[in-house]
Amino acid sequence: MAEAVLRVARRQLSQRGGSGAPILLRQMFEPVSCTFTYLLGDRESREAVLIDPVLETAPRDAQLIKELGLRLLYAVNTHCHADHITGSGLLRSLLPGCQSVISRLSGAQADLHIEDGDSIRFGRFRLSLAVLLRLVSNSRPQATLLPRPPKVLGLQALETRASPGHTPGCVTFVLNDHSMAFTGDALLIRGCGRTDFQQGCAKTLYHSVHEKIFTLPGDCLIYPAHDYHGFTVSTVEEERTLNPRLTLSCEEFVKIMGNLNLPKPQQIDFAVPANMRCGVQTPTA
Ligand SMILES: N[C@@H](CCC(=O)N[C@@H](CCS)C(=O)NCC(=O)O)C(=O)O
Ligand SMILES: [Fe+2]
Repeated sequence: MAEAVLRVARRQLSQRGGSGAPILLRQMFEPVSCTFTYLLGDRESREAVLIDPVLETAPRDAQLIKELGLRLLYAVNTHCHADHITGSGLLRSLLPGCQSVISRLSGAQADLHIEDGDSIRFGRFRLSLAVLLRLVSNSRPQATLLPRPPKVLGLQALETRASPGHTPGCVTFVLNDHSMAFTGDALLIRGCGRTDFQQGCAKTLYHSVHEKIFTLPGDCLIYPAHDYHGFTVSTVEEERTLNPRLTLSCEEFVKIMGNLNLPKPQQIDFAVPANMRCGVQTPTA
């Protein structure tokens, strides 16, 4: 009980960075691939991070970032997408200073490769991956290299948690106060990413979700990369108790995932090769 009260108090401090200004969060939608793109910003320093931008809506996102007076540091991908071309390459051109980011295990090109345990800092905030946390710069100075996220009151961050299974390089980004998680295609609302291509593995996905996401606080908000049913957000508690696939045993889950019989994504044949090169780098028109 005391621990729960402390956690809430810490989170309130954290979300306000100790100085009164809450984190800025915008959820945008791309209707062809049903992809969500998330903009996270620090209202004081104006530094921002964009998660899972899409090529076609990158100009929209760049415009919003300019209108809000933000400076985009990173265009981050939760994985090498199969259903759309990432906007992270184009955003580097549209917003000079922005660096593209993807996990090293994805095998894809980017300015920065992250691993489980790495943190991405923007303003007073940090994004960390939940499984592989180390920021390694390919081509630029490693100014953003951070040690494992420190437990500091009044600071926010995104942690990187490796959550493989949909693809081997999938990661989940968790705000350092554990109030929100950006799960990519590992965990969808009442669903999960398919495991029948891109070296997917149902057993691996099951363990990723249970060990890296379901261990977060029940009221942690779940923001997925896609939704096909009109939902926008869930919570860890909701998915832990109501997700029709992930409430099953691992054995039952593997069986169901092996029999989804979904048509392949329409853009897969050109999206995957393009995303391995970090998408399209310059405006096409
Ligand atoms: N119809 C869409 C593709 C839909 C799809 O396959 N979505 C993937 C996530 C993107 S790689 C998925 O994992 N779906 C799981 C599910 O249960 O639907 C298109 O043609 O783009
Ligand atoms: Fe995907």
